[in-house]
Amino acid sequence: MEGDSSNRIIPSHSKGLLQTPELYQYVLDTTVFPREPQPLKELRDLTANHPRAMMATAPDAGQFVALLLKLTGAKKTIELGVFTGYSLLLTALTIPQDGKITAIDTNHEFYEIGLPVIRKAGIGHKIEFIESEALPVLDELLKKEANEGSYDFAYVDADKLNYWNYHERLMKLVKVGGIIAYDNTLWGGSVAADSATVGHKGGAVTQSTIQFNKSIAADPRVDISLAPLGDGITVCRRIY
Ligand SMILES: C[S@@+](CC[C@H](N)C(=O)[O-])C[C@H]1O[C@@H](n2cnc3c(N)ncnc32)[C@H](O)[C@@H]1O
Repeated sequence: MEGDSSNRIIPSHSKGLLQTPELYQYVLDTTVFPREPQPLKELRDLTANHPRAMMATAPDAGQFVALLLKLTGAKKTIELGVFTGYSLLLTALTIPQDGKITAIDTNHEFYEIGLPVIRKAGIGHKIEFIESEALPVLDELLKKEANEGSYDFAYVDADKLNYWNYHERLMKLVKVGGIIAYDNTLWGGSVAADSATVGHKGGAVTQSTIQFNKSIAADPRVDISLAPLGDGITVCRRIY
């Protein structure tokens, strides 16, 4: 991996949460990139020059999600916020052959960028992509009683202002003992930044993420851990 320029740290991966960029690069070089499946690397390279590349799930957070999927033996999953498909592809590569992912995004064009890699990886049959706002799809799913408690795993990476709305619905869709993972819960460190030094401290997403983090911490229905990987990823396990 050394000397491979596509694996050099780029702003889209580093959210500046670790002490130095070199330390983050170290984590990627020693632990993440050497184990990253080839299709994921291909998709990451394909996305690297996209003007919104910073939206992709960071590879270290992605590796953690894949491990969670394996630890829990997840088979039926749901993903809110697909972009070019990094987290979707890693989920599809990880769950069993007969696993299913319902993937929702308002933007089909982003998804189409990654689609050739997804197809080539031979896991397209596991994916149902729905082009829509996520909230109405979740509400629709909840109209069918059979969907309640039927998902093993949910990955949330869509519009941050709706995270709590997603949480309330996913708490019904995910089974007891199932996992909901929320990406970007440290929002570039702005959740704890000094307003004098960080101009966007008062931004709507920062404020909403601060509130979300408080609410999740106070939610007795879940076990939680906020892992400072990528841009911060909060993992919840539904208790009841
Ligand atoms: C941070 S990106 C997702 C990154 C993706 N998980 C990955 O690994 O590349 C957020 C995505 O959410 C989508 N999005 C924004 N608002 C949405 C909404 N209300 N419902 C569904 N998707 C939404 C955007 O189109 C964008 O592709």
